[in-house]
Amino acid sequence: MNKSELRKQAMTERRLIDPSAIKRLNEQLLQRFSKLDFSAISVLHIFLPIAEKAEPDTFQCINWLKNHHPHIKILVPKADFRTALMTHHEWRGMDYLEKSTFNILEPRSEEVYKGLIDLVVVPLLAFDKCGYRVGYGKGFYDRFLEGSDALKVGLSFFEAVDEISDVDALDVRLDLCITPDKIYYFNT
Ligand SMILES: Nc1nc2c(c(=O)[nH]1)N(C=O)[C@@H](CNc1ccc(C(=O)N[C@@H](CCC(=O)O)C(=O)O)cc1)CN2
Ligand SMILES: Nc1ncnc2c1ncn2[C@@H]1O[C@H](COP(=O)(O)OP(=O)(O)OP(=O)(O)O)[C@@H](O)[C@H]1O
Repeated sequence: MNKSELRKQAMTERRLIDPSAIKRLNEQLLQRFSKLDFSAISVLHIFLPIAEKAEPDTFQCINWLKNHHPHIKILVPKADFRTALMTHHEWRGMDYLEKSTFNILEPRSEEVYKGLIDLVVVPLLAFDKCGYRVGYGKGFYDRFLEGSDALKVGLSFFEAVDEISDVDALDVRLDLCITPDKIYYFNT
């Protein structure tokens, strides 16, 4: 299937999961996330979930990290829809968030982080067995991750599809992807 078909399919499938199932899937994702090796990670970037789109609950990952790896600096993105670029800001807690375009929660902070990032938790609608992903189609993460050495970790309620038929040279592959049932490791 191509990106556009996969986007549509994933959005429909997500809408159909009932809330109690979502809760369980999120618990499974956190359980797997917490098994990653964070010993070499100093700076971790993570998206904030768009509740209306039933994205994986990354707040639970942030809380877990704050409790178990308090030295890790956590960054969250702010998206500029005019440029399709993101800026990155240190996580300062729930009180420092506001709802922006398309119900995306974003930090209020104006202070932009420009240093190195060791690990990026990447949002997606679908991914394939090679680690290519499909997002909402604006290319935010492809631009952000172009040339980055960070470990790229996808989070998905669904398993990999066989192939994204219209992958292009600008698409950035994941290094691994966590689903409720397993972790996929890609040879990147
Ligand atoms: N939680 C989260 N934050 C993220 C992303 C993401 O996938 N998840 N993004 C990942 O890149 C960027 C935002 N990308 C987005 C792009 C479109 C829409 C959206 O709601 N679009 C509308 C209308 C589309 C249109 O009219 O063209 C929609 O789909 O209804 C949302 C986020 C940056 N932040
Ligand atoms: N590094 C880049 N520089 C310039 N344009 C890019 C880059 N990466 C992607 N694009 C463009 O962005 C558009 C959207 O790309 P694509 O459909 O792969 O988005 P996506 O991965 O679904 O979205 P997102 O990354 O926001 O989750 C395409 O027109 C693509 O050519």
